[in-house]
Amino acid sequence: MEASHAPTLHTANVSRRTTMNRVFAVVYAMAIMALLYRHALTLHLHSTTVSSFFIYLCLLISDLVLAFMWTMLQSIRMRPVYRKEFPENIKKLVRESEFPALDVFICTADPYKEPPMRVVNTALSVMAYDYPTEKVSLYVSDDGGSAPTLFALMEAAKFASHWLPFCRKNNVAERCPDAYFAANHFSSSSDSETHKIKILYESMKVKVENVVERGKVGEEYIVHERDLQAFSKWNTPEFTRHEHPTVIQVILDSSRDKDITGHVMPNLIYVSREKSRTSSHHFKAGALNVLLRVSAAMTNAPVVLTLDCDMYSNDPQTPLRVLCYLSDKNLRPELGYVQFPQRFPGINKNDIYACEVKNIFQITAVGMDGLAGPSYYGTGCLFSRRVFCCGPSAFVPPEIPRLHPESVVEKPIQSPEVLKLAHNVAGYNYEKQTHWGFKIGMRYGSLVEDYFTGYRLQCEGWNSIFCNPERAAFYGDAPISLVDVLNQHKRWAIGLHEVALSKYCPVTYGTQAMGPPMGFAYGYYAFSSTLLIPITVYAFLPQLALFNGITIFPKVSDPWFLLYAFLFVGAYGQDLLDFLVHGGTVQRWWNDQRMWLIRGLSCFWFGSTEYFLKSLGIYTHGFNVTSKVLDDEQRKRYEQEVFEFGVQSPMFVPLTVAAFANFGAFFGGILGVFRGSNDLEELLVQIFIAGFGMLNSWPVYHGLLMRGDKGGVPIKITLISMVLAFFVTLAFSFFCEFSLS
Ligand SMILES: O=c1ccn([C@@H]2O[C@H](COP(=O)(O)OP(=O)(O)O[C@H]3O[C@H](CO)[C@@H](O)[C@H](O)[C@H]3O)[C@@H](O)[C@H]2O)c(=O)[nH]1
Ligand SMILES: [Mn+2]
Repeated sequence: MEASHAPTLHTANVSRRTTMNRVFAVVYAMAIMALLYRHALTLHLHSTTVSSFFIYLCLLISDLVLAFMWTMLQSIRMRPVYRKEFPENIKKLVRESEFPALDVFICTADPYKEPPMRVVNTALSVMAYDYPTEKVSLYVSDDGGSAPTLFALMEAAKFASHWLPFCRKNNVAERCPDAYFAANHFSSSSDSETHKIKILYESMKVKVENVVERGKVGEEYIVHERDLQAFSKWNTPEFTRHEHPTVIQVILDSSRDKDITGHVMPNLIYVSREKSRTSSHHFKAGALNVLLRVSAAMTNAPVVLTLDCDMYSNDPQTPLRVLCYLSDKNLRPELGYVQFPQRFPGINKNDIYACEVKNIFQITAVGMDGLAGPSYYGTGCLFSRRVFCCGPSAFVPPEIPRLHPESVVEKPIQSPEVLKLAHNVAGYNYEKQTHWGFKIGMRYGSLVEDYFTGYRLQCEGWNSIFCNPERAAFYGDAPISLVDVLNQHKRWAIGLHEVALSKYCPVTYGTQAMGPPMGFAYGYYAFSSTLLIPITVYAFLPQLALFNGITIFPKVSDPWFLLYAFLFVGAYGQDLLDFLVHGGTVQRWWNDQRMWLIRGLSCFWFGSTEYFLKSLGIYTHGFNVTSKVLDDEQRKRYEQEVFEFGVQSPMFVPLTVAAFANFGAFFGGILGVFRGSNDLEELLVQIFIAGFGMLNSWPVYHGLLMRGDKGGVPIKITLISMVLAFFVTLAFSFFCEFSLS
């Protein structure tokens, strides 16, 4: 009766580090002021030559960028919040018949980079949610337009009729079959039921992989007339992945299909939107908008879950957990979405490529959760469908009343009217002259459509929640080779540029719409590529100066030295602390900061360049899908925690040049000290920086020395880098000599 007796659905605790963070921010800010003052002094008093002016100016600009980024980063340290949910209580408060229906979207784009068995496992893990089955609908978007993917899903549907009752009956925790069978639940003592289901799974897998390998669905695999009709669409030569009509196939219909125990099955719908070479499809954002409309036409559930094909559900209770927030009307009236972190079980022990991306998926997430809520991470996010129709108090209806978020679908999903509308809204011409991608739906204009969409939704006034249960709600795949990681980050860098330099720049537009803390939190990521300036300057300038015996930092006995030491140790120490508090290890943190430097020298440069080439109309970039195929040999090297260079990527060049430069400067500088031409006290800071650079370049040295191995630095990259390192050093020496005389 009284609200106070109601069982708790969720709690939130503000971090105990909040006060400490704020005090430290004030102290650190003062140190930054002092540093800028010193820069002004040096530039004024000591830049007597062109070269020294150039050096001090570079250092000043670098430190200004660092100070700017530091300022924005503070927003996420002001009020981190940790939440907990109690899904066991939800059924005490909300009757099961009142649970909202759930539409799940799964995106896939390429059957060779994203094996259909991976998609199948994701789909099965969600179909087996502990949630009223008739309320769950799955929509798989296939941008690869691939018949084998459709085939795989049809096979998955058959397998599901065994798998879902099996999970229910045995209360299986891992509902992703691959994860379940890999977890070694049964060795010798495996009972016959488990054994049978495993055989069923294996035979499906063999069939699907066979079809994928052949690239088409052989007639021997098609049993039903209905399936024959579906696959006949691929039988025309005009059907290619870039040019084809819409394919919508209802694989499971909950009003009709039952599992082997007679229980209903969820809806399962395959969607491959219409494609044409002449119009733009907006990559994943476009795919999701098609799913938003197709699902509105067919089921129009008020809650929508978006997943990438490589993110399977690891916890069948997840929808109940989300209901704890969605059903609490007092929490945040403008609650738009609940985001889960991306977690990756396959990363190696010390996470050499920092694929955990802890800074984004955990530290920033709890930081923003204490403000207006986290950004959208593209996958593992449950939305209220209403958010896609503009702000909480500024409703922009979709152009067709039947797509209205509150409209109720009364016709069965396979009725001609419903199918006709679904096909209509999946066409590439449909969005012309509509608000899709600009005012409603997922937002276009950035390769990080997730970040951009979350940002725009929050600017419109929606709030979000970060939900980070102990048992991961979703598990995904992270890239396991360096070039894949760098390409992924390069794509993100391009996408972030597209936001930073648009009229929606978080620092201007965002701070106006949401206030400075949220604007800065988004701004930190939007402007992350500017870090290429300080990272590059600190990777080369002190080293080149050291090589030439030029002192550019205060000597150890100078009181200013303490300021530098404090700034360095303070920033690194706080970063380490944040990392450890969120379950990291020192080793992982070291690798994370190393990847940050590596990205600064590669992804940020190449991403920025590609962005500018594109804005000049010289070059177009697309969404380069990350490969999820796991090569055994590669995985073995990855497990040994050895960096994988192997391919001739230009992004390795700056890393290799930096490795040479730091090596040369470090030993050159020390040699100078022994010879007596260098003063140790004056050059200690630079020797330290070069040493630090060398420590961070360790994987590159290793890659240079094991060139025989497939993962070594290719000889061409080595030679180019050597020549470059040589010329840069020479040019710098000339520059100094020339301007001194
Ligand atoms: O034209 C496209 C391109 C991609 N995708 C899908 O987008 C997803 C993400 O692609 P992936 O190559 O795995 O990119 P990641 O870098 O791993 O993804 C991160 O970054 C993306 C933005 O760049 C977000 O969309 C993702 O959710 C986020 O996990 C995959 O399911 C793809 O199938 C499409 O559906 N259509
Ligand atoms: Mn991915």
